[in-house]
Amino acid sequence: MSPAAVTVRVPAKVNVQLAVGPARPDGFHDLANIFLAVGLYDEVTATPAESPRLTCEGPGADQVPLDESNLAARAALALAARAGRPADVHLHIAKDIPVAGGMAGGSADAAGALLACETLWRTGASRDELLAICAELGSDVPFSYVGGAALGTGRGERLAPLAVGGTFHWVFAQADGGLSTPAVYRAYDRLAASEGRTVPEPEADPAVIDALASGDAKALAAAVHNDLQAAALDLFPALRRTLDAGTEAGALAALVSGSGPTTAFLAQDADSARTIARALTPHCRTARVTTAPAPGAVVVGQ
Ligand SMILES: C[C@@](CO)(OP(=O)(O)O)[C@H](O)COP(=O)(O)OP(=O)(O)OC[C@H]1O[C@@H](n2ccc(N)nc2=O)[C@H](O)[C@@H]1O
Ligand SMILES: Nc1ncnc2c1ncn2[C@@H]1O[C@H](COP(=O)(O)OP(=O)(O)O)[C@@H](O)[C@H]1O
Repeated sequence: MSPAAVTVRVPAKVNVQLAVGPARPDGFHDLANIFLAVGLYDEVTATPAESPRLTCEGPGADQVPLDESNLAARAALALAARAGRPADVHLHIAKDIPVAGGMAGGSADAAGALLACETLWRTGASRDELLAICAELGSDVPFSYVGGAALGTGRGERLAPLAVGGTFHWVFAQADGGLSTPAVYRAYDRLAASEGRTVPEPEADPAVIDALASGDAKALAAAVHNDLQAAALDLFPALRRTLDAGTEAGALAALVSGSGPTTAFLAQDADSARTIARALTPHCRTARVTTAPAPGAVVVGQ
């Protein structure tokens, strides 16, 4: 018998390396994208319904589209189309991942909806088939599904899992406002052109991979790098002050999370993370303390 409802929990991510190549003819950029899943989560609940329905609650829910442009709705439609069945499901998203914050909240909801609908409908799709649907929905969606840590190549959707040898302590400062991912990539291209720079092909940094594997926060802090950071700061200059406040409070590393405007601070331990969060509070909407790695999409109730 099918369950009456399925709830899936899905993590946010931070990019501990984001190396961005030149713009491709299709408008995307090749990446060496080292993802790390972190312990901030959205939950997606799928319940059988007469017709497709979508609701959303939580911080920033008013900025989440509730039509077919929502990535969770698109995930349910894609799975239903593949299985030749109606997408007769009510999806409810309980958001805790900052919206438009560079932490892949929409991608998390897509991965969560896919696993929740598959658990409800039992279409028989394999994990590889589900990951292929993820990749069609967005570059970051496959990683939201698998979690942990991984190197994403291509536009970020081709994943190779990475070992993580310990717990990393993070603080995430949510900015007032969001940044559009395509706008940040366009700013990246514009900055490179205006500086007359030739953008090299992206390459994964062995120092980042080794630091993850050894669980060494200081080594990770020395190696983290985000090529989109200058573009995000260009569009959102106030982030510089937030980054400085975290560094002054003892962060081992301070960086923009993905395309921003959330800023990410790597701490030595849980105590230091709490101190950094307190110091960041006047400079952001909320400062959240958490750890990594986090698991990918998991069923937490049915
Ligand atoms: C920058 C990153 C870093 O992980 O995430 P965020 O920080 O925004 O969450 C990702 O590359 C965002 O991935 P995602 O948000 O899934 O992007 P998609 O929906 O696939 O693409 C949205 C748009 O971003 C740009 N894009 C995305 C990925 C990529 N490799 N090159 C790009 O140029 C394109 O303009 C594309 O039209
Ligand atoms: N389920 C969803 N949750 C959040 N945003 C969504 C969702 N579906 C579509 N979007 C759209 O995707 C945009 C990017 O949001 P999000 O994925 O949270 O941020 P980012 O791409 O910076 O990680 C939002 O502005 C919103 O319009």
